[in-house]
Amino acid sequence: MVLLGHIFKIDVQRQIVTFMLYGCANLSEIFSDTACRQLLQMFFAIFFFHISEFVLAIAIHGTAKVTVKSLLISKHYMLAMFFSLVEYIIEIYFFPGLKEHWWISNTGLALVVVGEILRKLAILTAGRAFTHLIRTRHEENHKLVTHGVYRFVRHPSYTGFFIWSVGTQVMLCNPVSTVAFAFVVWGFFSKRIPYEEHFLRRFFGSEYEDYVRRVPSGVPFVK
Ligand SMILES: C[S@@+](CC[C@H](N)C(=O)[O-])C[C@H]1O[C@@H](n2cnc3c(N)ncnc32)[C@H](O)[C@@H]1O
Repeated sequence: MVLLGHIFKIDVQRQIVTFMLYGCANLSEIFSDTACRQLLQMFFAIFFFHISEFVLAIAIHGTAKVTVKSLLISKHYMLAMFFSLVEYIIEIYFFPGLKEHWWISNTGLALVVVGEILRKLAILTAGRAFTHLIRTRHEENHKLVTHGVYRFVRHPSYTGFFIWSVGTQVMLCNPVSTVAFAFVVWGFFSKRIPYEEHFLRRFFGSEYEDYVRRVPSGVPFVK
């Protein structure tokens, strides 16, 4: 019995060592040029997005009114990003060819850039009217913004974020996270927009109703 246990232990140890050696050999897949480029692009996209949100919030509202919440990093967001990295590592390990579709990855990179530009244009256009927390009370200096990018869609910063977030996953050639991000981000905005607009209708009345009639929301299937 003792001998059997000993043999079993040795066998398990051998399997672990084999797995580690095999894994090390395949580390070259994980740290291939493709992975280095795609992961670096991803980290830069995330870093730039959050730092620029924070810096713009300070520039527009002043340090006294801005907290770390303006970095826009929530627990759910971190979980989603972590899941997408896990998907990436699993896929590059088992299906490295999947990550070599450069036209897909570059399309994702283009979406990231377009989404980022649209979001930042929205923030710059709305200026003080743009708050990360939805206003529930009308402030005197809060005017309805309908010019610039707000002429084309009512929620350009949400359109921008939608494009940016799905773009990060297309850039990583992550099929599961691309679909999951699209559903989750869409679900989030499909609830946030009616809530935000409930207050905008209260603040601006018929002026806002008229704006809604003329301009689409900018998020697919959200009126
Ligand atoms: C995070 S910002 C998002 C703005 C807008 N939904 C967008 O996607 O660009 C939320 C704040 O913007 C304000 N807001 C939204 N649309 C606005 C508009 N057209 N004019 C002025 N303020 C607006 C809301 O009152 C809310 O406090």
